Amino acid sequence: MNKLRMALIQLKVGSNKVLNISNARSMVLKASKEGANVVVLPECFNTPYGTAYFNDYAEEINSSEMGPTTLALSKMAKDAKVFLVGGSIPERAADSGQIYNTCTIWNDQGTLIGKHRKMHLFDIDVPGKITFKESDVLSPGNELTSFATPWGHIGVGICYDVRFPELAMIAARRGCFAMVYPGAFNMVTGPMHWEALMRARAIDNMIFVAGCSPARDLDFSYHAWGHSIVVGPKGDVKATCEFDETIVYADLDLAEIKEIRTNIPIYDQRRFDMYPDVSK
Ligand SMILES: O=C(O)CCC(=O)C(=O)O
Repeated sequence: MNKLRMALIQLKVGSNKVLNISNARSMVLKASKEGANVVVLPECFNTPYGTAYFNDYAEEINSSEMGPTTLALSKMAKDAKVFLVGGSIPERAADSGQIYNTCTIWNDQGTLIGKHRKMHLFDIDVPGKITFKESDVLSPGNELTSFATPWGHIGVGICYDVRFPELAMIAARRGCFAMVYPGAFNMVTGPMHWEALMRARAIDNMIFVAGCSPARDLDFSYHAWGHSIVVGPKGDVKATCEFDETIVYADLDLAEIKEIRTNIPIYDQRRFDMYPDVSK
């Protein structure tokens, strides 16, 4: 169990929710036929990305009212027999009615094994270029997330969460071999930081890191950067793509983690005595 194939579905997402779900299903099944063990969908894969859409597309997840996207994710993981990091969808909390940007994670039996609510909301203002304020409609999650697979544990963050290195560091120190980020960077911060952040988190922690974006669609106001990517524990780009709809495959050999941690042993050289405020 030292090797696995990961597939990132760079899905073209439109305004038709039913179509978004059925396209996701076709591509997950296709990835499974190509031998993928862990499949990842992008951030907000059932809705166009934008605060104006989230309320209309929101669904409940952990309740008897489980919505159609969540039910479909369970079925696609089971039918494809893959571990599925189900991108994210706007989640309406059954108790409070608050909306979260939430990733559900499914095992190959279609059982829900994890749920990550985006912890850091994307509130930025780059004058003249991009202003976005998720907190107008979304609430932040308050939990770190990882899940078990036969290959080991994988940590999960959503998009803007990748800018906060603590998530990946804590996951790695708890033994995760990878961090996976469904994300939808844009045409301003995408070229500036997307690949660099993925590589930074990989190099910091000597783990695999994956970022899965939607495809770019110029019919909508938010233009995703695309460039879904898998980075190895040495910081090397294992696989990536441009901005059209596609599936990115990467074969991960977990022995690479041990190799780089042996060769460049920062992992055991940390001076926690000098920075006690950093989580161990
Ligand atoms: O961090 C960025 O530049 C983009 C983040 C983003 O698009 C998101 O969190 O959805």
